[in-house]
Amino acid sequence: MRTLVVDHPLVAHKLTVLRDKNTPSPVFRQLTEELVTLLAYEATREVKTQPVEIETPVTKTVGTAFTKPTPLVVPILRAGLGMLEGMTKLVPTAEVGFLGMARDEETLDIITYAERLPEDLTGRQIFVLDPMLATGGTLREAIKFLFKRGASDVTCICLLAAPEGLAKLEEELSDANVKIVLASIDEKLNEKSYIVPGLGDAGDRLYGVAG
Ligand SMILES: O=P(O)(O)OC[C@H]1O[C@H](OP(=O)(O)OP(=O)(O)O)[C@H](O)[C@@H]1O
Ligand SMILES: O=c1cc[nH]c(=O)[nH]1
Ligand SMILES: [Mg+2]
Repeated sequence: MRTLVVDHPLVAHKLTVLRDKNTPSPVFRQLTEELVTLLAYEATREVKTQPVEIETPVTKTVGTAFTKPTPLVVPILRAGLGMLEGMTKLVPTAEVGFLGMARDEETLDIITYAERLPEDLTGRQIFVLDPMLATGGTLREAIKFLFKRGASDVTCICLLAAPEGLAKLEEELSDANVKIVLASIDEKLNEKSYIVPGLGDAGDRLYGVAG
């Protein structure tokens, strides 16, 4: 497993506004989208390509095209859905699958309540979207799920991670072809396993308080 923190003033500035508890939901959504586009630029650096012949108005030349099958983007509902638009803006030909997962706030167990993914993920490059990597439980379950379907190349784009959650994933996935691309590794988890300083509950800030 590899981890990449995108160190860029645009990312740092947008993240600061996102963290602010006074930032309203519409601005929060917009900034999430913008941040994902910036992170996706780095996260797609190793996307598989092949040479392709094209003709410009002047001459024939060889350019670059994505190999088939195209990348698969998997937002983890709810909060990951707020990242989808920012990702597909950059990779409009990507296919999109969905995983619905929620963390039980008392036990921290992960409940998978929805899944809409291809049965066979062999050979697919997969980009998982989830803004928060706290205990790492959700991403661990998501990656396990994808591996069971044959995936072997997974990049997770997150906004924030806690060192505890990253360490847990690293321990379990040390040899796996998994990359985590982030805007920040924060300080720690608090007693409720929220990221500190963090930005609160990403799903609630994007979509309001879940019932
Ligand atoms: O690393 P973990 O400790 O597993 O926590 C991270 C998870 O918590 C949040 O989702 P949540 O369960 O709040 O669902 P939501 O997106 O519907 O709000 C977040 O979007 C991650 O999926
Ligand atoms: O800080 C956290 C931890 C888990 N989920 C969130 O949305 N925020
Ligand atoms: Mg939530």
